[in-house]
Amino acid sequence: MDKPFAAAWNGPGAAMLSGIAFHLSIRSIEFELIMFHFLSACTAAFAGTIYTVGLVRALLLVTSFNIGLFSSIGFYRLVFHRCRNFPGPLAAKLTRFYATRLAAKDLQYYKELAKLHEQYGDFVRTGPREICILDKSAVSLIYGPNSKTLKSTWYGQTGNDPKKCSIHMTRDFNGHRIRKRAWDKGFSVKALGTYEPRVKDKADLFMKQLHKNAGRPMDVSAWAMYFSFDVMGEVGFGKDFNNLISGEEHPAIKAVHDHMAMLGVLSTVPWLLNILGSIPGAAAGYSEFFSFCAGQMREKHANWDNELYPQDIVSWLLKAVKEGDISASPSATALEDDSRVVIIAGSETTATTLAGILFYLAKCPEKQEKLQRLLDEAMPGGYSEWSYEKARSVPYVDDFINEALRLRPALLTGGPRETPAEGIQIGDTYIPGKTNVLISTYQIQRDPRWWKQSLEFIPERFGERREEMGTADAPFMPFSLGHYGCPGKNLAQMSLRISLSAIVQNFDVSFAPGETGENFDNGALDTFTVTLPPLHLHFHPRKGVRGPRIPRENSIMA
Ligand code: HEM
Repeated sequence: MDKPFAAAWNGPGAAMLSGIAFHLSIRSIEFELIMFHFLSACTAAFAGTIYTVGLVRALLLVTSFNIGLFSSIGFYRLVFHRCRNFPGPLAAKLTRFYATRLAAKDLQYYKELAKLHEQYGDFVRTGPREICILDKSAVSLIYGPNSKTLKSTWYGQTGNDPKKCSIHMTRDFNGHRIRKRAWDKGFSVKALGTYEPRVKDKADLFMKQLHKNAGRPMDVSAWAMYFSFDVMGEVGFGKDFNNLISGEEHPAIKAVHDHMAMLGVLSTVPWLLNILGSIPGAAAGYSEFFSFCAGQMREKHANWDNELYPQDIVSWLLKAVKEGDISASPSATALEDDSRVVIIAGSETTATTLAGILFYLAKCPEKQEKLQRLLDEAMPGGYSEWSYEKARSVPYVDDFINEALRLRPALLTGGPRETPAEGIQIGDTYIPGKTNVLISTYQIQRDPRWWKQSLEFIPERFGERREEMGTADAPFMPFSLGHYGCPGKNLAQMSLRISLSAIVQNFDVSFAPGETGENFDNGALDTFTVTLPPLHLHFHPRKGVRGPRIPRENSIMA
């Protein structure tokens, strides 16, 4: 070897080859799991190299290593990767940061996904090992009760230790299945029976505020949030969060909302979110919310009487802990993480759906009149005759809710899942093993191939026109399905039935002057959960309807 070549070989050339060798050695492992350790080791190694050979040479070596590493990754992803034959943008095949860019563009990643499907078809490679699918038969294969898929790396964003994360972020199949039992007890028919009168109290308080502000524009995106956050305070923790009385967002949840956009964008690269969460101060907006939830849980733990029948969801989780049940959250950290899920999963989703329902009441007055007529028939004496059984006996209430959930699902994409090692076959398409797959709920529930008059609000497709509209065979998954489906579905439906029936019995709902609903309809942001633009509506008390009887302690007149 002549001297200059040897020097290059010993320095940058060797570093470049090390980069390639490193990539080949980690190819078969889930590298996200050790990304934090890797980056820490890199930083330490870089500092050590500067100390040994000086800054300039250290930079040269690091650059060479990275050129080797990233060329090898890029070449592999394009030419040899198991997903190489799926169509998609070149940049998406190379890096997840392409999805980050799309998510950050207008914070409407669901619309970007729709454009990708339009351009590339029903199977699009949206990341190096992610396929986004728009195919009816994929729904049960990916999300159904017999699906062999698991929660993907997306759920590693708060860490990968199943003993320290919430049920929602638990990727281990068995660990998740066992923990779910404690949650399911909190949503049993008997437990729901104890929640129902308290949800009704919150609905009454909501009606009182609507009466008080009758004829004035009310931003229902905000008020739906106050209602559902208060409901979750009550049935989640047995506590009054007082949003409906104050007419203001609770400071703890406001901090979360202020940072939702960042979370929505960064969750496209879960390991990055995980690392940011580990850096002190990087998740400052969340720390207030985290300590609020931890405080609620500690307070509950301290005051909770385990002799009594549990009156709220968190009590059911605590009961499992106190009894040392196998389904209990495995650590204090996991329990606190679970309390955050109660608030975010429980209130954001229900609020988004309720605001969507109110939007359709204003947009489709004839549907609103039909709902009022049917409820009036069930309760001729008006709202003073209201009971949950009577409201439930009007199937159109559920049809209305379902149609709103179809057109405006509260979670715009189904959670990403990982295919089993043997892969899955979807029609003619084979998806290789260890591939992340997901379906855009928003898009599949609006697809004209399966939904007739797909963009029109027709609640009857879930009722009397079910057969004619082919609803039974159409893909519908607002609560997801199977093992990882929403355990709070029945509670959410109860809150929505109670609030919707109460509102239309008491009020005629219309757009406030100057409000067209267009911004609300087109402007939903994909920010982890959905962030809604304001929607200003008018609530006109219906003639001859007596206002709700409000318990004194809840009276906003007090
Ligand atoms: C209209 C209201 C709601 C909708 C549309 C909804 C939808 C969903 C969806 C789609 C998932 C699956 C997420 C994923 O795959 O990552 C989910 C999970 C979950 N939901 Fe809901 N949800 C609603 C209300 C609620 C309520 C009221 C609660 C009560 C606390 C709740 C608790 C949960 C929990 C704990 C999970 C995680 C389940 C798991 O990972 O096993 N949800 N929800």
